[in-house]
Amino acid sequence: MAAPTTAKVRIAARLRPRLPGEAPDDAVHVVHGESSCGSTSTFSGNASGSGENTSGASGSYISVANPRDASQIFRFPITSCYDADATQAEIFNADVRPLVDVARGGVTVTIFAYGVTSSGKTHTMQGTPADPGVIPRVVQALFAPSSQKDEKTEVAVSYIEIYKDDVYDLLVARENAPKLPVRENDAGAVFVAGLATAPVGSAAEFDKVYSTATARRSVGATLLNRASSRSHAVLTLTLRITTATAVREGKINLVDLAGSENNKLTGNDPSRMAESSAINKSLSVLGQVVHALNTGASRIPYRNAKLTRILQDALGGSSVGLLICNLAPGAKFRQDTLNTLNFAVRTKNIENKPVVNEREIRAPQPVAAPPPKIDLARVAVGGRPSLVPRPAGRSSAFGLGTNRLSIAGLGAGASKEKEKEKEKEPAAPGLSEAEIDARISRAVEVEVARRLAERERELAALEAGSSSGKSRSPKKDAKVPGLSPLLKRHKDLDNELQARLQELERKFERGNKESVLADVLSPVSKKKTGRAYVALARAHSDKGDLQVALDLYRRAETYVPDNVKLKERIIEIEWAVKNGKTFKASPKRAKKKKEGKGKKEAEADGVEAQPEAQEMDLDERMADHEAHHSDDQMEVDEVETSLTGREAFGTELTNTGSKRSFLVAGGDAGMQTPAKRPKRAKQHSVVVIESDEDDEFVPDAAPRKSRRRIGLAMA
Ligand SMILES: Nc1ncnc2c1ncn2[C@@H]1O[C@H](COP(=O)(O)OP(=O)(O)OP(=O)(O)O)[C@@H](O)[C@H]1O
Repeated sequence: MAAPTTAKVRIAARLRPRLPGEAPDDAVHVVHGESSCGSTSTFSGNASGSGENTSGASGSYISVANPRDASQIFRFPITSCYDADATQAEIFNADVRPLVDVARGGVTVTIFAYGVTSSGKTHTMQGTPADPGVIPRVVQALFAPSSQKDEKTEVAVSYIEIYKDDVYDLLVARENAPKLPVRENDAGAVFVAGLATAPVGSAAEFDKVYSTATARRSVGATLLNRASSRSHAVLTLTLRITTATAVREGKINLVDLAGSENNKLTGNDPSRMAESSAINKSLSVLGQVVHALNTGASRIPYRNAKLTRILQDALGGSSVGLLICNLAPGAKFRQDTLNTLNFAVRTKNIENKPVVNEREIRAPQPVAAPPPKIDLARVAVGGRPSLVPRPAGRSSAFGLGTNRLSIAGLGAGASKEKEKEKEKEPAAPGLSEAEIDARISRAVEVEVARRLAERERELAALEAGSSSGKSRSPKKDAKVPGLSPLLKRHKDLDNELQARLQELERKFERGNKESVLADVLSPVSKKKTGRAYVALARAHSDKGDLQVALDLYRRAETYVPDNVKLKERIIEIEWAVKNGKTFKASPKRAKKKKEGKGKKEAEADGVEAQPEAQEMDLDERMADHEAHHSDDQMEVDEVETSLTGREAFGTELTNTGSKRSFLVAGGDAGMQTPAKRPKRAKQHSVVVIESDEDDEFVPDAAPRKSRRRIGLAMA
């Protein structure tokens, strides 16, 4: 099945029936259009993916009376809408089943249930044994005898919950389940590191795994729901479909979001309140992400919550998405119903670009001799070698495009015997898994040989350019008697991979520590923290302490990931460190007091009065920016960084007019803190920041004051 080039997020809305004890409410209605809502909508899977997303194309809508003025009726056109009588089967057949086929075609599909607490999200996704919801029905469909008999389907499951913005593996007993980090691989795919994956061979096997895992989910009683989910749950089904000619890998993410809560109504105690605020915060970030995508913002705040990071692919990424908005009847939920429907209407404008994850299988070529063994776990199909470690027995839940299609990958978590059996199993008629691996090895070899040759050429060129002629050529070292050039290259490859892996590990660790901080800081504080690190880095770079400077510049990057000049600086210093060179930052701009002087006068002061010098040095500009922003309300008061590892962050942040701006370098007595610059006229600072120099720091999208209303129409 061809994947659509773009597909808007599909929206469904479901009004749950009144529960015993709830007062009758006539304010929310599902109005079906000409074609009955929920029974005729289909997923076209075409290039635009749009037909079904044209608001109200079916003429269906949800009408809600304004809680403040009942004479006003808001109407929300939504193609798939379900009233209180709709059955689980109806929803599944109309909106979900078509997406199962899309996933079988090698695409990632994400279905999430959204709505206020007790609106029926868990009922929709999970259901009950007597009335199963989306999840068990999807699994039934996957294991139903396929209409395409020549396909082999393998399914693996992983299951996480995001509880108070921490990720836990629900397949692992809670006492053995540490918080898991969310990471990004080389290809930019987000994944949960160290997540367990369980292969399931039948619906019954799945039920066993799923019910054990679901029992671990954080659930608690509130006044609005006796069994309220206190976490977001994401179940991922990874599909590996093998046909005679191709192997496809699709994914289905089934997301049961925690519901937004009004603490006054839920009657939450302090521990519930903490959960509640984490839930509301993550949902608010979800709203911000949707808003940013809708307004075409340059920065989408995915990183502000684990939930949005993990759902990144479903929101403006390469996944096909379905959002099921659950609505609860009743006056007390009215405002939430309006919020949910507004969210729905905004979300349906989000466009994804689904990608088909498919690999062709060709007839095997005779293999004369097995090529030298490469660690195939590190090799990504169709791309460069993946350097992200894939621990045995575990695999990532998210990420598209570069996942290796290996039975071993799917079978992670299976017993060793099962793994062995699977390894022996042919991946497709005519081509065994070992042969596929051999082919990948050869492809990697060719690529590595090419890169090594390139590197040797570069070294030779460097050597030729060296005037002393004394430097030893690594090329000469390469001539190891008894080793063929190919084997020698593999040796180099291993070293290279090792070094790269270690570097990545360091980066991940550093990234985790920093991202925790980055997550909690406001955009202004992030910029200031970034600047503080840059200033510190600059001081070390001036002292010639390049490795430390590099580390600090990288930390700065965590806070200001979009800063191009900073990235350039990092590359320059990396190069200098790697090649044992000294690094000299571009000269600082002439001081302000010199600006009024004529050229000659300035030269006499030892300052080059060249126009180019108007461009400030990176660190200067950042510091300058800070000094000029006298009306920034928040400021990094103190950055205490010990070069021996001790770190303390003064992230807070004064709201008073008297602000300190200094850095303290703990553990480095010799290091002076940059003195605070005198404040300049505000007008000038605006010029500096808003001039083309402003690309030094691309500020985070400022929170918008005005709210855009889309699709809200008076009936
Ligand atoms: N369509 C429905 N038919 C019958 N009962 C329903 C339906 N939807 C929800 N319910 C019932 O409403 C109650 C609340 O539903 P549920 O727990 O699924 O809400 P939720 O949105 O997941 O809440 P929370 O966010 O607090 O976890 C449950 O008792 C559930 O059985």
